[in-house]
Amino acid sequence: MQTLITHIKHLYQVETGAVKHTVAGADMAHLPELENAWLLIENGRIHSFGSMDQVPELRADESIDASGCLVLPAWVDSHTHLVFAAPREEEFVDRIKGVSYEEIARKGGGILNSARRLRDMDEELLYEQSLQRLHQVVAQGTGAIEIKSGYGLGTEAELKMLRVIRRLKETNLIPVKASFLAAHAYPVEYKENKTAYIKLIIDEMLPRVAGEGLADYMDAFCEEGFFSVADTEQLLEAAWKYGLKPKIHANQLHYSGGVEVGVKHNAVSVDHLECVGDKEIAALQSGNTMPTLLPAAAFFLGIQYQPARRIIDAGLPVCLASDYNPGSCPSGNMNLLMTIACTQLKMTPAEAINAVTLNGAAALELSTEMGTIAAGKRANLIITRPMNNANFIPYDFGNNPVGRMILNGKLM
Ligand SMILES: N=CN[C@@H](CCC(=O)O)C(=O)O
Ligand SMILES: [Zn+2]
Repeated sequence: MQTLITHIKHLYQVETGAVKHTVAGADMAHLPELENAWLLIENGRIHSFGSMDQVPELRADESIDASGCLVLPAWVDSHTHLVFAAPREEEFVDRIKGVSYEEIARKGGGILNSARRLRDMDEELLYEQSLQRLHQVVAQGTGAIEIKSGYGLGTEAELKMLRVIRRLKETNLIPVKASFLAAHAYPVEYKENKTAYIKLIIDEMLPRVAGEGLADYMDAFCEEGFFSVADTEQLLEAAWKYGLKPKIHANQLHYSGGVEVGVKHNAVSVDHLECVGDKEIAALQSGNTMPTLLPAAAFFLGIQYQPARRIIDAGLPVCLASDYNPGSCPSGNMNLLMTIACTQLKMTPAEAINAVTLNGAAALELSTEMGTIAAGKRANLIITRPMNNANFIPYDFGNNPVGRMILNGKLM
């Protein structure tokens, strides 16, 4: 099956030569492109591309005229909690009235609120609702996604979440990676015996999760009031023994040591990073862990933003992800996320697009598969609505830039 897209106004993120795994520092400001281009898809993969003055003469099974439109690799959202039972709009109102996210959590709301709702929820219904959310974010340009457990906080409920994620994966709509996040909060019944909860995760949950192949990564919320650096180390060491690489929540609310412990344990990414200074930047420079910023959560909670400029100016890569979850970010809209990154973190549109394409792919170990327009990569692409150039995407905030999505080479 061949699909030929012609008359593309700008084809962005084109890559020829050796596969790049990430884009870092000053290079993030550059978005390689071809003007007035064509792209050929064969059997779900990008076959070739070039300028319209050398368009191939062939009778493709399907032809798409993309006059006036841009084509980009689909967004890769490398951090979500898309499987959840119920929204938490009452906490949103409490926060407006001055109660902080941490106070809500201390009083048994927040993650524990979501855990109570999820434990009672029928698995089929949980799947149906989550699938609907997945379709919604795909329509907004997401072409690969990571989804975490972490609202189970007990063996059976964590496994239920991970089974739901596996079913989402099995739809083959887009690539899905799963992270095991039982260390998201201490359940009420373990509040006075935290060691026992860590033991439960390591001795009971991890063997089952790994044994049933339910997760790609191990996550932990390394934060004051949640899981300490020592707790996190213990969990990550155990996870490595089962072949689960770390991807952790770090430095959202405090300079918690999460970045350093993540780098030390070769985490694929450390995510959130509102609290990042010289020490954290030095740690990131010493390893290969991707700094992933979640500014839509900072926006929704009204807390300080991540120092993206400092991180990029230190020569590091930056990845952006949505953090879609019912508490701190009830939106998986990557377009709005890019607007926040541009206006609040002072990232340029090109940097933001690099952060949600190639660096997003790297944060899910999908760089050979997603994130650029390169021969052999999966044809998960965005054909935008008519627009002049990619700067318009974060500029036109609140509107969906997607005209049509192509997934696995098929026009959706
Ligand atoms: N910070 C920890 N976990 C999630 C929020 C979870 C929730 O509030 O339900 C996050 O990444 O923001
Ligand atoms: Zn999160």
